[in-house]
Amino acid sequence: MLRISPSESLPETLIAAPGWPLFDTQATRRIEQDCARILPPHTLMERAGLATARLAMALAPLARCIWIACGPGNNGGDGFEAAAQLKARLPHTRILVSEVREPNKLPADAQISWHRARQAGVQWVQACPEDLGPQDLCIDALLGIGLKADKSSTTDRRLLRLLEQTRQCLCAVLCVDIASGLDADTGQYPPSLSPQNSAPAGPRHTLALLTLQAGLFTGQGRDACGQIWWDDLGCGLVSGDSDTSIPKPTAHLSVDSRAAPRQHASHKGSFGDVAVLGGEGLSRRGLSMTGAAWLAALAALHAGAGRVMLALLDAQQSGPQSIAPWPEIMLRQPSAQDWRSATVVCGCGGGQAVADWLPQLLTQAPRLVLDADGLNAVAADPALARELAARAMRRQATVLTPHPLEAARLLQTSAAQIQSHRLQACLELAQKFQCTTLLKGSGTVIASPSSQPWINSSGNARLATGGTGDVLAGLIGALWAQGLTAEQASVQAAFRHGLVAEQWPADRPFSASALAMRLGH
Ligand SMILES: NC(=O)C1=CN([C@@H]2O[C@H](COP(=O)(O)OP(=O)(O)OC[C@H]3O[C@@H](n4cnc5c(N)ncnc54)[C@H](OP(=O)(O)O)[C@@H]3O)[C@@H](O)[C@H]2O)[C@@H](O)CC1
Ligand SMILES: [K+]
Repeated sequence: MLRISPSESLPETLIAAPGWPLFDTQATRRIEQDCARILPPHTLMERAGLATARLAMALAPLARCIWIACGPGNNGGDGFEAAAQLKARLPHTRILVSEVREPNKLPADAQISWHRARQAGVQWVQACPEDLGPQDLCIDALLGIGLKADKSSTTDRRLLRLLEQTRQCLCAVLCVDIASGLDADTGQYPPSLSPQNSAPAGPRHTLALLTLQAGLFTGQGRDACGQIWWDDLGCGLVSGDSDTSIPKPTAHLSVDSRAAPRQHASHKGSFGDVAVLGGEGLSRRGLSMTGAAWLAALAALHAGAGRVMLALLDAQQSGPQSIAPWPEIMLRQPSAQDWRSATVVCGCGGGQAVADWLPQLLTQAPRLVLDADGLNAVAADPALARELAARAMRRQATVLTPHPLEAARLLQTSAAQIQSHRLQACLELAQKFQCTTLLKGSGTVIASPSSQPWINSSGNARLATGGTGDVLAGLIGALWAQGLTAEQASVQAAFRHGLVAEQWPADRPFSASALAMRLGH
């Protein structure tokens, strides 16, 4: 989902990086100032405009018309600069610009680029041209990282109208730096700048400049920004981990990491035991959720765990069903399972019944993935919450896998509040319970108390179907049991889970159990 701008080659250092560094706007501003100090005046905007123009030509090689909506700040300046560059390179293409602010009120750099566009012969128009066709291109240079969410209620009517027009274009849209109106740190739109239609009309691309930001990849960011491209503007910025002159990234974007090849001299004990507890049965409340626990077990099996045990939370149901539909999965009564010796996945379809088992599991399990109703039980019972937080002091590791509503229950807030700053919410949960936490949703976030968070870069809307979360919990358990750390297992599981969904054959129906069985491919 992330590509390097056509003007750039992949910096060597990036290949060695553990993931793509993501910076917040404050750090980006600092980096921008540092780069601007050593470059001739106006160079960064010139490079930003050139990178935008190059990508525009690559995205719409047959365009007869390119319309550029330019905002009141330097994002608009990038748009004017791109217009000038495009006009010089494409003399037979109509290059049209709409602006929202008089030139003498623009920032200094943007004023220079405004004059360049004028001198280049770019045409000024009031609004999106009506004849913009599917082969043409719209460039959104209205708002960049200078967005102030608290100013949104007073946003200029003209800016709002142009913003809406960029969103309704049927042709491809190239957003400069970030989709206008999106908060680069949180991946959320302030309510008054939120799109009226949830799905954009045409294909969307975003060219991130200088740095990549978390907001492009989580929350509303993925839908808003579409295909993300990146250009470092020749500043060679890759990672702030080792270079102390570069601010630290706020997070990393996960990349594919291949599983280590298995040694020939290995046996089932080499790949760990996963024990799943969940699946309240029909007999308790007339609502069977045994499928969820089966899905977690199935995922653990296909993801390579050495042995998989499944303890269903309904003795009456699991009694007669002593042979599993998958003979490799060993059925257990919860009371017969030794919870001290396995990587435990607990909560999938756990209903109300799981709460009775949590005191024992929280005390005994050396590695515990806590999902779904296991999380709800902890949120509802302060004694269980204390027990969960105490595990870290006993050197027992835990992975929490909440979706936004479960996260909200754990933090006693609303799902909207969680979504308003997903990175922060995930970090808060990791700190509060001293656990690795994986916050599900578009742009899954993974945070641990002692390291920087990750944002998962894989996945698509196929995963928005029942049971895929149970598969993810089982997959984390399997990777953890095979020797990864809790954080590595969570990051890699989220990536693999999403990748399988991305690569799903178009002609094959998708379901959670089919997903689980494809994990080993
Ligand atoms: N960083 C880099 O390395 C480089 C950055 N570059 C580019 O600069 C961009 C950042 O430029 P920036 O700082 O001028 O901010 P930008 O996004 O244009 O917005 C500020 C304007 O928007 C307005 N405004 C704000 N909120 C609003 C709201 N809610 N509703 C309505 N209006 C609102 C605000 O209004 P004001 O406060 O002036 O009243 C101001 O006029 C960056 O994204 C990249 O494209 C490249 O050229 C070179 C390298
Ligand atoms: K923009």
